[in-house]
Amino acid sequence: MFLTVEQLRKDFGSKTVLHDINFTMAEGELLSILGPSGCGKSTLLRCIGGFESLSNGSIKLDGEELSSVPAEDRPVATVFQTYGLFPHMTVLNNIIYGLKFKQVSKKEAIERGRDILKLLELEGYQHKRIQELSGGEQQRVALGRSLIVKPQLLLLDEPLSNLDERLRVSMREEIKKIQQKFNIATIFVTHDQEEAFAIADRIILMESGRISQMGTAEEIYNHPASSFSLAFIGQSNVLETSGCYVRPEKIKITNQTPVNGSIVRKQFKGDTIEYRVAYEENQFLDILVLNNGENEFELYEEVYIEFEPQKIRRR
Ligand SMILES: Nc1ncnc2c1ncn2[C@@H]1O[C@H](COP(=O)(O)OP(=O)(O)OP(=O)(O)O)[C@@H](O)[C@H]1O
Repeated sequence: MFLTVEQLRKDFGSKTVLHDINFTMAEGELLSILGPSGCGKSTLLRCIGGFESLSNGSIKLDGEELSSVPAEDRPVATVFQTYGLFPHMTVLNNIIYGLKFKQVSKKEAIERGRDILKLLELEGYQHKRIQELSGGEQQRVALGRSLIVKPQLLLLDEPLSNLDERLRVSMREEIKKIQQKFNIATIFVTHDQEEAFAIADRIILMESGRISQMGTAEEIYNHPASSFSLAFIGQSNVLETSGCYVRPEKIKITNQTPVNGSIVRKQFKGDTIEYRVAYEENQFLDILVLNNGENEFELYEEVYIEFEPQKIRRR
């Protein structure tokens, strides 16, 4: 495996914020660390980047133990939320900044900088100052500055959180494209499920300093391994009587008789319609159907619903 993290623990004083973290990663993979605020995502990334020491465990990159290597000597580049660009420097000087410490001649640095600008489709921007760029352009410059030193591993800490919704969507596609172009193993930290689903090959879902579940988006969505996974990923209805669950889009709703429920709320969402159905005693189920003109129901209409309860399969 390209990256192997074993038994990693991180304490701040008497508080353990990462407990027994174990995972591996393949070359060229894009892994997303997903979880709510405070679960330890950034701390884990900072441990891999070398900005925090480990309290226990090991991090191996391509067979080499990294935990005692200082951050600046690790073949790892990190892009932080705030990008950390130098506002008074030009785009090109920002991009080639990291080569100053790598015994690369000025001439070669400029050539490599221009190549990166081309790859990032930022040609023509080289003499601009950072303040003249949009958020998305700054993001690309920050990526370029990290990639120019040819790291083996790229770490991105909530890189899209300062951008507006539309730009977030286009930039995450761009990050994926750049990551594939450079074929670089990348860890992407986010608290946004949709973002992780859109970009990652695999997801590590974290809860309170522990890995709650690891897998592809499909695996985690279709087979949540804990109540936390179920609650954090997507919407679900938990059934009062059995503790089983059913996803809103997996419930079939028709006007077949005999009826077994009635609609108590109808919400138009554009491409879908969400119904809340009173079903059995004390049980309300949210049901999501495509807004395709078929099977549309009215508020208070009596309906027949059908579904297969799913069990949480703990591992
Ligand atoms: N330097 C520090 N000293 C003490 N406690 C810290 C330090 N850094 C982080 N923590 C604590 O570690 C826990 C995990 O924080 P971390 O920033 O890794 O979470 P996160 O999942 O990245 O959250 P967010 O999404 O809000 O950035 C939190 O309880 C935080 O208060």
